[in-house]
Amino acid sequence: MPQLAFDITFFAELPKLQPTVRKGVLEAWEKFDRLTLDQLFKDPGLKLESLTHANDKQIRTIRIDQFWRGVVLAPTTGDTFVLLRVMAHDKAIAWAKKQKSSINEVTRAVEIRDAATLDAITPAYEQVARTSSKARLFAAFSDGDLRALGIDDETLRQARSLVDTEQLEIFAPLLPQDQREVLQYLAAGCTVEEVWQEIVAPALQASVQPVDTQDYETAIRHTRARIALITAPEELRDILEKPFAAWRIFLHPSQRKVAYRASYSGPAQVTGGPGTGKTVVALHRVKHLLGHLRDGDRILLTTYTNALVNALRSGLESLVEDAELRERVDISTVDGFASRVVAEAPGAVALRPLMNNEEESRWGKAAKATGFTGSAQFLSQEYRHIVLAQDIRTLADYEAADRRGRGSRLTAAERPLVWETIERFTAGLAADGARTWLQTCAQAARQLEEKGPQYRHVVVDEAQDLHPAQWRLLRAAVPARPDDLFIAGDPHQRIYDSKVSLKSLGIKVTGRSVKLRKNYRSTQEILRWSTALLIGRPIAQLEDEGRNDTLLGYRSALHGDGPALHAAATEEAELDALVTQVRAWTEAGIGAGEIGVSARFNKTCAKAVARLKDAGIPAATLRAADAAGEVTTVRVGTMHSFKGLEFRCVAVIGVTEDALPFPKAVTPPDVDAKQHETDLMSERCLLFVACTRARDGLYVSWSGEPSPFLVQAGV
Ligand SMILES: Nc1ncnc2c1ncn2[C@@H]1O[C@H](COP(=O)(O)OP(=O)(O)OP(=O)(O)O)[C@@H](O)[C@H]1O
Repeated sequence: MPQLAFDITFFAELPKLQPTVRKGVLEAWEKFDRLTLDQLFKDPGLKLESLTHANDKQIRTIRIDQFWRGVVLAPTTGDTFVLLRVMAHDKAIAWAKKQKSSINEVTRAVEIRDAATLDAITPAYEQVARTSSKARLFAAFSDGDLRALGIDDETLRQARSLVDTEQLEIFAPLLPQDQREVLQYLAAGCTVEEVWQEIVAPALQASVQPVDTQDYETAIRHTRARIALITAPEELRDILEKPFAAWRIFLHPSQRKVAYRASYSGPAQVTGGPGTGKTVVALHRVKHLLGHLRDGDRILLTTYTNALVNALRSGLESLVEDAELRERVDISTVDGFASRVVAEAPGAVALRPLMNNEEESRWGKAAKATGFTGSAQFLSQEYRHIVLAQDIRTLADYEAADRRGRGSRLTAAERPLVWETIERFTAGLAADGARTWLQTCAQAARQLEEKGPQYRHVVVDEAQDLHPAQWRLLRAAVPARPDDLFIAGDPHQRIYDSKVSLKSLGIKVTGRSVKLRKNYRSTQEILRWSTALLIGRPIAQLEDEGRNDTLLGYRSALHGDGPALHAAATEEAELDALVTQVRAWTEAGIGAGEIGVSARFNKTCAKAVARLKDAGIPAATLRAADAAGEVTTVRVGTMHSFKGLEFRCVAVIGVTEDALPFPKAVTPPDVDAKQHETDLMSERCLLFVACTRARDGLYVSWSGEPSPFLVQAGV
């Protein structure tokens, strides 16, 4: 029976295709499903045509509608076809003629390359390389090493003609996919062993040697990272209606390896820069764990903010169809989980969570009562980073506490007074029926430590910002057994001041840690620009704070425009410019619901919402839009609330010198020098997080003087 499979490049372009064209794709698929091979080739409506002067007679086109054509890999043997791209008629024919298919002898996957363009440009690069004073880009790697990684003779010749990464970027979109990836990783500084481990090995399956490079039927089925076989029309309809849901079907080998590994002997970790699919992997891991759950066992899927909880919930709904199975997963913020545990305790008294702005005055009052002359900020941080972090409950424990992480000196003689002040603060809270979120987490952790765990597995997303009290809670929520904790996070996106490492918490992930490097969200141009905000800044690992993480090899295969920057004279003019930008996006066909606007402060967000609405553009704050289930308005939110989200286009506004870093969010060096550095870094990461939410379009604006972070990044 013939079958039409789909290549990932088709999915990447799907959001840009009109509904009528998508319908045409569905109809074409149905024909492949219905007709015999002979009928397919003769069908006058489908026009499964070969092309004259084609580089590969296996590449053909089909008719989608009057103006659109699909480019199809139509192997001469077997009856599985692959839809590679859908393009306007002339473009499709021109593109199709240049492509050539092959089967990678190492990864056994089908690859497509733009053979015509590669043939045309390579001699010129060879010529330049011969006279260049630069060493060849891949001089450090032998032909044997490159071949072992799946580089074939043609690609080898092309790779040998390159002298720098800029040239590789020009070649990259033309190269066969697996080979392109190998070369990009090597060029980024990865070793042959690393590339083998991360790209080649996960793609391999136990299969017979040697590879039959003519057996496309087998190779297509083997190319699971890029080619999807769809068996039912409902499945395809669902995919066509949810154009951003390719992640449900395709997983990069490195993602699949970590998500579907049968079992981990202990806690496992996945890290990677923004948009590398950590959340996707966490969701697939939940799916895997659900498939092996024993009766009565449950899973906790947890993250940082309510907006992310919503995103996880809808992600899991798309991935796991069986509602009964989904019922076995509790999805909640860590704080929400803590509140539930505390509320469920016998005799629990409902306490109200303390507002952020209340805390400072309460510390002030406690200090006045005890005569402590230090700042409220010092006390609040001491409570958070020492007392709650180390679960200190007595003066004796506090006197013995390790304060090495703090940059403020405190003599032994001063500790009793600080402790007395802290006790005053907590007693005041108790008397008023109030609590802080972290206190709740600490209490919930204690309760679970006594009562015993509630879950068989805990899966954590956005792990980089969790406080030790929250980690203690999660640790206590699940027994220490294989597959207990699965942790996804990115230290480059730490935007709160809980700089802890898993090692210091006794959560050992050594040997069970994988780093993802391929960004699926943003264009390479947006990525390169955003990453410059962090370049040269040491970022402590999630696993071990004594070691730094890097974004080595981090890149995107998507291309587009770089960010648009706008300097305005006044805030009013900046808001006008925002309206112009958002209007330009909507006029270009981008739905209002695909646009996000982010600012450092709530008040700037409120102004942006009002101004957009005045201009007739539907807009709402993130919270209001989420509460109303509204998906057709521009969503406006603080940079903190944008964590983990993504939009097709993002405007980051108010990036001025007094907003980023925001002085009030940065501890003065004389209060605590170490905290000062950590806070500055968090502010820098905050801008990085906001900018990396964008898929296709990023716009950054400020009024007056720009943020020093922009200036330092060379903007
Ligand atoms: N294998 C894949 N194929 C296609 N799309 C993918 C794949 N993996 C991830 N994506 C897409 O990339 C985008 C980013 O994924 P995801 O949100 O999981 O990344 P992340 O690493 O958690 O990002 P961040 O740290 O910035 O929150 C999403 O749109 C997701 O659908």
